[in-house]
Amino acid sequence: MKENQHIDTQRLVLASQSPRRKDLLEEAGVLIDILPSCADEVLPEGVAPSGCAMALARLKARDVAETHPERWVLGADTIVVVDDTILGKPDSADDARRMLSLLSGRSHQVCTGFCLINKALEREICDVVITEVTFKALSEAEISWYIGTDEPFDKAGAYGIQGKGASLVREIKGSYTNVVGLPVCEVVEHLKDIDLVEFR
Ligand SMILES: Cc1cn([C@H]2C[C@H](O)[C@@H](COP(=O)(O)OP(=O)(O)OP(=O)(O)O)O2)c(=O)[nH]c1=O
Repeated sequence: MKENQHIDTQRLVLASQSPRRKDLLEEAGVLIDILPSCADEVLPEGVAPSGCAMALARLKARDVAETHPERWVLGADTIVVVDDTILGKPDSADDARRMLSLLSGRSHQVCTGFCLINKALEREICDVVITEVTFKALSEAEISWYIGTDEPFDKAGAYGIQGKGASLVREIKGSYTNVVGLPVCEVVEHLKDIDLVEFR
């Protein structure tokens, strides 16, 4: 076997176009190849929000695993949940305003589902991590300012805790990286089990 063939099989395939997930994994020292999924993200009916995040993560990972059956593929999905209502990405400034108004002055849950699949080995490892985030009360002016930053538009719940959105957040309970898009501690634990990262 050639040396680079061996290295190739050890690289994780990240089935995501999210720059946050790429950065989080690379900062944790995980070697990745990026192959975003083209799967239609349709929420399953009659499933609890955390189950939806896991189902969408599985959908993305399975889509890419179809064409890369020998590789370990990671899919993930982040949703914001408030009063059992799921907030995905806003589709307009009005939608972002609606979401930020819903989140103002109270707590919500951020659920990130993730799924590791190796089709050839017939293995699937799926899990979901939940973080509780509390927003300060937001004035109309603060909401308008935040929408003007353009941060809300590619993010679940219309905010990014890692950017200017940090100034909206009073408190978090649980994993910070889970809010940003991937629970690094939990994912790396699984990657150790399947020998994709060295013991550390
Ligand atoms: C709440 C929150 C979400 N997000 C992001 C993480 C995710 O990228 C995004 C939720 O959308 P997702 O559908 O989970 O992911 P994505 O469309 O960005 O990428 P892909 O489906 O290809 O994996 O929201 C933040 O960056 N910061 C935050 O504070």
